[in-house]
Amino acid sequence: MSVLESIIDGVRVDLAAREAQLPLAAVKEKAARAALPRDAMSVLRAPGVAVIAEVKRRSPSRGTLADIGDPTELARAYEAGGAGVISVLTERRRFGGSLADLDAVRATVAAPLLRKDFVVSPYQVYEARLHGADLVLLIVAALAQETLVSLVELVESLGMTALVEVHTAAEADRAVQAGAKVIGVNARDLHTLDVDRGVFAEVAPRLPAETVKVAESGVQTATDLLTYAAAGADAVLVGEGLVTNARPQAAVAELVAAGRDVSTTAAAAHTPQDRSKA
Ligand SMILES: O=C(O)c1ccccc1NCC(=O)[C@H](O)[C@H](O)COP(=O)(O)O
Repeated sequence: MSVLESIIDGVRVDLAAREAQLPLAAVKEKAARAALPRDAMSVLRAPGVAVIAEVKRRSPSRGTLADIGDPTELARAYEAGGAGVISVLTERRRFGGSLADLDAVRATVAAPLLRKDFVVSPYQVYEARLHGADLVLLIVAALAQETLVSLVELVESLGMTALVEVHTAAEADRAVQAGAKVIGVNARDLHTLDVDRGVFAEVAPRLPAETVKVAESGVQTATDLLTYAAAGADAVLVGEGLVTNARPQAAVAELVAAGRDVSTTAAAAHTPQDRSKA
């Protein structure tokens, strides 16, 4: 069994427990009464490379990363540093996250929030909305095509944005066929946990020009961001590099400044690469 499969086994057990406590009909009803979702697309399509900063306590690949007692403190630092989107890992068993983290962060920052989890059921999409998410991660490797298509549609029907994650060319083709408008290319292979930053440059050219392209994992420095930008990234998703930094606000600000410079440099040089993402 791969790491991804074992994570999903645990997710399904926890999901069944939550569903037994609060049935789907009740979650749907509460989600319909939640505050309207924020517009993540305009953030991701703004000139330059946006930074999606992640609240991540631990991970299967690295074990404990950071003792994040209060996720709101970190989220505030991310927002003050200029993060365009804040990602909150809500998976409990392997990442130490929770929907309570999402609630707390939602109550604290104005930036769009990504529910980062292993979504396999519509129930989790309604939950995301109920708990204030504006984007929902959908991992192609975890979903049959029919399920992927229906979850993308559900996320969008609730006014949220689906970030559809891929790691291979075949998965990228599936994401495009599913109608994904935002596709994340994860450098991390979720079956083996190997990280290869070169995957983005291999896979991104297959994606339509109008697709928002997010480079996920392995970003430690502004140089990493610039490498992804040169390969066509519109945004980077950063976890470990920020949660292990003693000065997360400054670390985000450094990445944001590098991402902003990308658009300035491209505009000044009148390069054919249009970073305005109009
Ligand atoms: O991070 C892991 O070890 C991991 C293992 C299995 C499934 C998913 C995993 N991580 C989720 C992510 O994709 C990252 O949290 C995200 O891209 C940020 O990555 P990083 O900046 O390298 O922490």
